[in-house]
Amino acid sequence: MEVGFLGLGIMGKAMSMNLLKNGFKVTVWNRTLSKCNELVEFGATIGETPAEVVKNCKYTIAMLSDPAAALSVVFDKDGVLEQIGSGKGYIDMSTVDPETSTKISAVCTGFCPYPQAITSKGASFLEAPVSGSKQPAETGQLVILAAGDKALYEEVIPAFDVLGKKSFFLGQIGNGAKMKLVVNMIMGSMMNAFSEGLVLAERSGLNPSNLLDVLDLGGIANPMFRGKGPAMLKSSHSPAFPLKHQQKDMRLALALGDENAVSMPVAAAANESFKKARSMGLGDLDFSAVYEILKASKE
Ligand SMILES: NC(=O)C1=CN([C@@H]2O[C@H](COP(=O)(O)OP(=O)(O)OC[C@H]3O[C@@H](n4cnc5c(N)ncnc54)[C@H](OP(=O)(O)O)[C@@H]3O)[C@@H](O)[C@H]2O)C=CC1
Ligand SMILES: O=CCCC(=O)O
Repeated sequence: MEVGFLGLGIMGKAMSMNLLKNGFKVTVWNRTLSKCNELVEFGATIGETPAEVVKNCKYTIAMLSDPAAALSVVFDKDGVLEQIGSGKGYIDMSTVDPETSTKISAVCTGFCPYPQAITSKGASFLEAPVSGSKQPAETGQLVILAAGDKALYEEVIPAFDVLGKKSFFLGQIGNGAKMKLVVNMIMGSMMNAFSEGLVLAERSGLNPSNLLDVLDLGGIANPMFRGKGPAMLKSSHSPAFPLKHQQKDMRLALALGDENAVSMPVAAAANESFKKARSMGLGDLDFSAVYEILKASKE
């Protein structure tokens, strides 16, 4: 199968590499074009623009930082829209809000802010954000949360089977984004509670390493505490999931809460911590770096 891939950040690079290693022909594009070179060494072809990638490929996947990037790559000059059309499929795996997916798809009732979008040009669209981070992306162990065109979903299952350990089809556009935001809202709140616990253990005279062992044997043991805890205690926050993206996801999840009148005081407090961490220049570190501001603020 031949696929295009737009966005070679932490996730996009790992995912497109995985496709290449599993025999897919991949045409890649990245805003900073030099990042394509490493993929070329593994057999990828470079597209000079998103439009060129779409022109050359039946299916194109995007993995971009946020709603602004996802919209820009589709609607701006040399974007996806210039070459998308009947018989082609576009799959956006970025974490965005349901409104962004809806704009890209052009599924709108009444006034349509983007009347010329993927489906109105005759192409098919899937949103397919993922659960799982850098390592699951490298090893094809992501969890794929797809929604939109069911036929396109079935056509790209061979690619999803390489990228992930499980794919869900969640129905209409927006449901994939919502599921992803709910998951990351919980994850961001957990990271804050975990960080506070580590600080509390240390300040109250406990060995925080012992806390990690105790947590790992109990009912709230989980891969995130187990995987990130030891590095956090060494103040090592090499980015797997950048903090700026976690804060974006908290913001988008809180907006979903606003729309649905769901009170989320825990998530709102966690968002404040992530915002503070960003304002202190920690946005490009792993989201575990929120530990540093919780540690500092309690001194
Ligand atoms: N890292 C993780 O663990 C996970 C991340 N995600 C989600 O996946 C997406 C990508 O994450 P990740 O790979 O970590 O992020 P990175 O920050 O590593 O990469 C972001 C990518 O988006 C591109 N980009 C940013 N702005 C624009 C723009 N205006 N126009 C075109 N391209 C742009 C960047 O290009 P350039 O190289 O030029 O800057 C880069 O390719 C995000 O939505 C994130 O929330 C989902 C699951 C896990
Ligand atoms: O969106 C990022 C998710 C990171 C993870 O699931 O570990």
